[in-house]
Amino acid sequence: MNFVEELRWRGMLHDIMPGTEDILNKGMVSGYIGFDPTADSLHVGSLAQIMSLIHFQRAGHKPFALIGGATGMVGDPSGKSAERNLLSEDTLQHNLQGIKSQLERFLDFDSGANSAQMVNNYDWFKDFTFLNFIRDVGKHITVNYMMAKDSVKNRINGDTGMSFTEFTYQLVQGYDFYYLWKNHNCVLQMGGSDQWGNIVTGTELIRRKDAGEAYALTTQLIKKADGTKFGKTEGGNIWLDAEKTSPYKFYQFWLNTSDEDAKSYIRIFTLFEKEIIESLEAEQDAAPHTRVLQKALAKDITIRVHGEAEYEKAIKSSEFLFGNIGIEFLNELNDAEVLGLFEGVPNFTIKLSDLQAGLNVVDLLASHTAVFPSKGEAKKMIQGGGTAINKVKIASADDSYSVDALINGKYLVAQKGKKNYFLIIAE
Ligand SMILES: N[C@@H](Cc1ccc(O)cc1)C(=O)O
Repeated sequence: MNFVEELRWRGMLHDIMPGTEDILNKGMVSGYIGFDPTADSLHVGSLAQIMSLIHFQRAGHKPFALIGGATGMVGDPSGKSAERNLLSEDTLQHNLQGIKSQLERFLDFDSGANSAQMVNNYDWFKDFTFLNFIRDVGKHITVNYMMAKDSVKNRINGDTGMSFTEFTYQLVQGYDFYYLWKNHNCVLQMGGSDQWGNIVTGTELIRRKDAGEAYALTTQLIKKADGTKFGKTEGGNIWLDAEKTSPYKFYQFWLNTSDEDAKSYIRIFTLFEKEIIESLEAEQDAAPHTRVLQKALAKDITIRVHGEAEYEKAIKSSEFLFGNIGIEFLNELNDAEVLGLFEGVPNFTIKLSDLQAGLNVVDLLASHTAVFPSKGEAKKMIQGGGTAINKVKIASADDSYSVDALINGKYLVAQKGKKNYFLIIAE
């Protein structure tokens, strides 16, 4: 497998420095991608970078995943229109741990010569004094050179300006490349297309300081065909952390991609071979409603990020909501998962004590909660057979429900028709 060819046919390659392919074709190369701990989880936007590292390793090269304990303290101005707030050291520490354990899941750290390696730039920056830094690093790069970068130009021309701190960022990242080149023979840095400037400051530093040769490769920013931002929903970012974005929501995110986006995402976010992808596409084009592409994409990526068991649960969750899985399924979920499943569904809190003696269903649905706007409407629909509690049709408007009906000792699930769900939480 040829790494650059692979990125190319998958539509991932953005820019590549001359000579990069030659060096990669000569044998095993060490290369790296850096991740700053700006949050305690990576989100789907970082997945393209992770996939690059996976391809890199599958092609026989040695991947380094760098976490930016130091750069995270500075803040990368690339692609940012305004100065950001500094993160506190506590937050950084917490974020770092989260990101580290996520990255560990994707690469093979035990594959002999090309085993993946994790590094933290704080390790080489913590004892680097300011004076040493400006003498050993700053002296090699002119301010003119630094100012020509898009990340700097945009801010100088705009009206927000830029602190010396963020201005320095490219030198810090540049020194990382130098350090890894010098100490780990790492000759290639990769990243999203917004990283080109920072990466090239590194190759420049390597050239000026040690007359060394190093290379750069960037990947496409992930776009959506409709022009909106990738990786966001109304509920915010789609995170890799199951606590922040439940595997069910994660799965749904991919399942809901448009046909056009699914064609590009399946190349970027899965390892499926070209033939498999093309046959899935043909299948989809012949019968778009089957959504075979979205399903294959959502399945593969959910398993890669959350594992097989969580994927099965995500499937069962959608069957629970839209198909024929009974209420018992909720017993398999913890509180966070139940709430995740019903996210976006109207929910009501009632007093546990109100259920103690048994509560008439019309009162439950029209006065203790607002599932129905009036008792009359509740009665009418119950009599028409169109309502259910815990997925069982409410037989009569005289029925009542008690604590015994609570799922996990806490929840009642009401349905108006098949698709309108309401979650009732007894506390
Ligand atoms: N600047 C990169 C992260 C990074 C940090 C340090 C590096 O050496 C390399 C990359 C980003 O914001 O995505």
